[in-house]
Amino acid sequence: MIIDLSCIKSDIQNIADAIESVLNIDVTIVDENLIRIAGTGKYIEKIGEKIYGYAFRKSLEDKSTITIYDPSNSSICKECNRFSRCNEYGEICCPIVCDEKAYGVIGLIAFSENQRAMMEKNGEEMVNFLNRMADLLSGKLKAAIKSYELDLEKKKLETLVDNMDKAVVSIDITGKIEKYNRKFEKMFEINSDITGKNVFSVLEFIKKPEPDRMKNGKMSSLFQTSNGKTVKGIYNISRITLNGELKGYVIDFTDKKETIKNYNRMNKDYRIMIDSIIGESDIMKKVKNETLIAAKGTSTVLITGESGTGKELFARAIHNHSDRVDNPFIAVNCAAIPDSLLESELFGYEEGAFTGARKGGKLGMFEIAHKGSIFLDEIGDMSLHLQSKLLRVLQERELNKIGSKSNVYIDVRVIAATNRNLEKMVREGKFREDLYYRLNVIPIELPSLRERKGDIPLLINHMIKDYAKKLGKDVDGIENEALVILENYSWPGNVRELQNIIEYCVNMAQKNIITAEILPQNMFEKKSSDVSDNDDIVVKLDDLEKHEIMKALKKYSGYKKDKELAAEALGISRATLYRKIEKYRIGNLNMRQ
Ligand SMILES: Nc1ncnc2c1ncn2[C@@H]1O[C@H](COP(=O)(O)OP(=O)(O)OP(=O)(O)O)[C@@H](O)[C@H]1O
Repeated sequence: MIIDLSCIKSDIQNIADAIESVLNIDVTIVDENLIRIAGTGKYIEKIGEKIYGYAFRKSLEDKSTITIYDPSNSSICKECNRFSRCNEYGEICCPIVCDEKAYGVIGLIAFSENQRAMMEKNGEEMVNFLNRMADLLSGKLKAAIKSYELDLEKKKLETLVDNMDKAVVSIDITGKIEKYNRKFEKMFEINSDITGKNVFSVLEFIKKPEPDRMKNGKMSSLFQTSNGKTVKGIYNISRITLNGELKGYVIDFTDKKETIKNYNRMNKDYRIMIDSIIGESDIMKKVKNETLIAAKGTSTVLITGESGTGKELFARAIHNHSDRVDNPFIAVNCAAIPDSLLESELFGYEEGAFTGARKGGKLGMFEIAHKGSIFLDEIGDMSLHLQSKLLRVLQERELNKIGSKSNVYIDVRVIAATNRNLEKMVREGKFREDLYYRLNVIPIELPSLRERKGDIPLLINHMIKDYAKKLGKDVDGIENEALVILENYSWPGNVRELQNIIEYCVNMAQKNIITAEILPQNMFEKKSSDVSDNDDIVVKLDDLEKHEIMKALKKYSGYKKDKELAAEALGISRATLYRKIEKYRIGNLNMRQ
């Protein structure tokens, strides 16, 4: 919208009429384009026409009042190219100026000697009067500009608030609702206008009905059920004060589930699909295929594999390929949280459940993951007490929060993972057998990097590109000699270890290719054939063999395929390993597989 005199059109005509009735001379008012927008007498018919008016133009340009009582001697009239044809006897032009800009001109023209003489006689009073009228119009224009700016500001704020991610409502000091945004309507399923209603009757979870007890910036839990839909999250109250006086409050609300969903959507790493997992070896193709089939079902999945083989990656892929993709994926590392805290992290608690319990209680990960998936990483590290609680949740699909009298229904798909040998732990009484069978409905066993050496060049190429981009380095390949060394390394830390090595090499690279010299020392594993000059202690071969076997068994004792891995590391078959274990009477080893 353009702000000009047309915004105050009726005021302008009223002023023109008032001037004419006081001075008894016809009046013309033009805008900044010299279009007549108001007039009296014979000018009424000419409203809307452009006037020639040289003096009017001059008054606009110079933002000054012009008086002409003797056209034949006026320097302004002499500049006008209609000078010789002009039938005007005299003229007064007064600009309408607002904020340093001329928006138009009020003009009086004398068409007879009488009018001219009257103009000259009362010139000063007339100019004063016209200036006052121009000021009046300028004030009206200023008010119109202000009101337009306020409307624009209001519209901008409304659009901003409506497009916010948070739901907000503003209330007066008694709790009466004044304004709320679209997100608020959506979050609490408001279908009719609730302006003027009391916020405490609309939102029952805001427990304190005395608004003056509301503290600024205080976070509280929200829990509201309306039309069968439950909203959980947090809300925050801010005071509105003007000149130190409390005028009301703004309450903002965050929907926990939606926040997590948005976070998962935004974070690229968390949008893992099966095709973004690198590996073309037969064994990887088989596992990927099993993963896709598992994703389509609802049964519990148990992912096993050594550390760094991609268990979390596969868990995310299962969630992202499932019907639950639009609901939360919650990952919990059972080994990283102390047992005393893990229970409340997983299952939450009610307000007042124990001394030190948070006000408003705490939502557990299972509740947050409702309709989504929960990834219980390192499940083998969970205490027996929590194992039985988890088993109950899996069996009954209900959760009894600490301090709660009733159960909460939950619909969560459990994906568990471990690098420990759960079967062995069951035999040793360290893991509940019934829970093991509940978890192991769909087993997915991830191969170690040693078992899929063919994927190493593929992974390396991908990682080089990734780190070169991240680190801003011009590295785009690996020398064959370095590749052979990496292919022959045993990779106890699997893909994670490979990732670290490539990051190190890209950092260290002096050329645009990774060379063998920059590989870290531990890549060059010590071979038994290397004999140092000062190594002169000779050991019996049998003792040496027994020692190496014990070393290998110890190294892989935590793994599910412990014997297989130990045999592979020693370069013998599993059967030979068993024979040698018997031969050397290596004790404390479970011989059953
Ligand atoms: N096939 C793969 N393709 C690409 N990146 C991979 C692959 N497998 C693992 N990674 C990467 O290796 C790292 C370790 O993966 P992840 O955390 O999923 O392993 P994990 O088996 O869960 O490990 P841990 O048992 O130690 O928790 C991650 O950065 C992951 O992105």
